[in-house]
Amino acid sequence: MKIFNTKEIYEADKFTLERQQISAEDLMEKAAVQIFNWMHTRLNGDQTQIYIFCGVGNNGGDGLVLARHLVQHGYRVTVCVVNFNEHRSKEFLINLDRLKEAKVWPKFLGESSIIPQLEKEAIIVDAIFGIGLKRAVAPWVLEVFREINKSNAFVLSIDIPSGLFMDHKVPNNDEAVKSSYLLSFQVPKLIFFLPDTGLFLDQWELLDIGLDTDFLMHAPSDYELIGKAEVLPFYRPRTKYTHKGTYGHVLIIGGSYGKIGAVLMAAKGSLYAGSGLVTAFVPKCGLVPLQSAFPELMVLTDINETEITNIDFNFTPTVIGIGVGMGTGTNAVKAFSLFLKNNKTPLVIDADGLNILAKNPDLFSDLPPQTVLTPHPKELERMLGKWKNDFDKLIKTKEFSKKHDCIVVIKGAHTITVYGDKGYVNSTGNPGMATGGSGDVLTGVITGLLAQGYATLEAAVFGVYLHGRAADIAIRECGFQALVATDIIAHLGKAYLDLFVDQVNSLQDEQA
Ligand SMILES: NC(=O)C1=CN([C@@H]2O[C@H](COP(=O)(O)OP(=O)(O)OC[C@H]3O[C@@H](n4cnc5c(N)ncnc54)[C@H](OP(=O)(O)O)[C@@H]3O)[C@@H](O)[C@H]2O)[C@@H](O)CC1
Ligand SMILES: [K+]
Repeated sequence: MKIFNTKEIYEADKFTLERQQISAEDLMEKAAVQIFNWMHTRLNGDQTQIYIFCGVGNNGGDGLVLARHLVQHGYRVTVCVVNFNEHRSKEFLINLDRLKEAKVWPKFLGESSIIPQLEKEAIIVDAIFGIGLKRAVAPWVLEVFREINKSNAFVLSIDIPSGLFMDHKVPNNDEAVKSSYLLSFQVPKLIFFLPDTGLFLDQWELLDIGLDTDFLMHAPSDYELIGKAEVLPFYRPRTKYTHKGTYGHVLIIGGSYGKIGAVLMAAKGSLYAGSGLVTAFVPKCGLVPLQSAFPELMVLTDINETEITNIDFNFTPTVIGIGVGMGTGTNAVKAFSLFLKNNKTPLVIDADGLNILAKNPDLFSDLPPQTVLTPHPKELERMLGKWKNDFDKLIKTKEFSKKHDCIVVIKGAHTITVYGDKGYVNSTGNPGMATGGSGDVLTGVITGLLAQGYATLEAAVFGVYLHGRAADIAIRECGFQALVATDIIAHLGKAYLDLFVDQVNSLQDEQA
């Protein structure tokens, strides 16, 4: 599903109005009625006090329309207009008149107004700012946000939590509304998925307000949210007369004394993702543990007992995953640098491979085209330098990706895979994955997909999805705390099978 920025949403809006021959106020009515229906279905006439805080742009207009419908259906509503701007939008003004016609008189809040006491049993609707916030918010308006946050009431935000900017600047902790639930129009927004801004919302849901489907389908977007519908077309079924050679041969290079487990997990991840053969190249100390723990794996060893010193193998792998558990000592750096100079095979680089690259940036020019790099935030920072906020981080990652022709998988709660100007935001995964080794497994899964012939970007995006989905399935049995990286491997098969379970059936299964 596409993630649109502000400009693209306004364009979708304009296109829809022209194509459907409707006015902006008609679209606002349609949007706000959806919110009313959502609330009415759940509240069923309940007399809980509802405060609706409206700005004076169209987000505020949505709030006014909602207020009118709630009042007309007998709800207890107080409307507060946060009068932050002399200029009020046309649709806001039309709906202010309509509200007055319905005999509802909003309280107008200005710089010196007293904000009503907000009881924690109340419902607060946050319709102060939407996607149109452009400049720093006035201190007294920030005070309104703080009062809302302090109330501990249920906060339903419309479109986005007020105070968040769509594409720059991250507010301080209390300088935007914290939503308990967010109802957003038509398309997800990038801010829902970034660690800096995602903190301001708990749960979100999209409401279809009828924006033009042709536009939504064909307009380009800088980001895409990756769910089952997006990865399913990537899936390659296996055919009958194939053999292990058809599905490629992965080589995992890494490990050092005490860190052989990382190689084991990456190698297992590759095989469980479906590669035909997997070989590990490790220091000598890795031979026995790997062979005894995982008989399907073939093992080659370095001449050195405890660390990699000379990467030498006598076959041509389809793809190489390098870096896990490898260490960053002088020997490893030398071996890795020499390997990069001579290598022509597609690469996935993780962990210490990334740390070595960060310290020796001249090595980036030795990477084959479309190398996949899988940094966690600290590794990314070592490669890019510090960033101001998540928006800046993405801009820098895109520049980096273009400069070095590499695919950067920024690992996190919503892993974002960046290639050139485009970012793919993953929707699967859970906090249980914050555990040692889950990154090694991801390296394995992506190499496993590459070995089977998936295009590089597809392998990265699909691999991230499968890895998260396997963990989502695993936590049904073990919960967040007890999930370990090998559980992710063990559930990769179920993640594949789940691709073919439709949403309704999978919900029924979960409820059973
Ligand atoms: N297609 C859709 O998805 C639909 C979207 N809809 C809704 O419209 C919302 C977008 O509406 P919007 O463009 O009027 O922006 P919104 O955030 O309400 O207001 C910002 C206003 O404040 C101003 N302003 C900016 N910064 C400021 C500041 N710091 N301090 C003070 N003022 C500031 C700025 O005006 P300016 O002064 O810049 O002229 C602007 O007028 C969207 O989120 C959704 O809820 C639906 O109605 C229908 C279909
Ligand atoms: K809002």
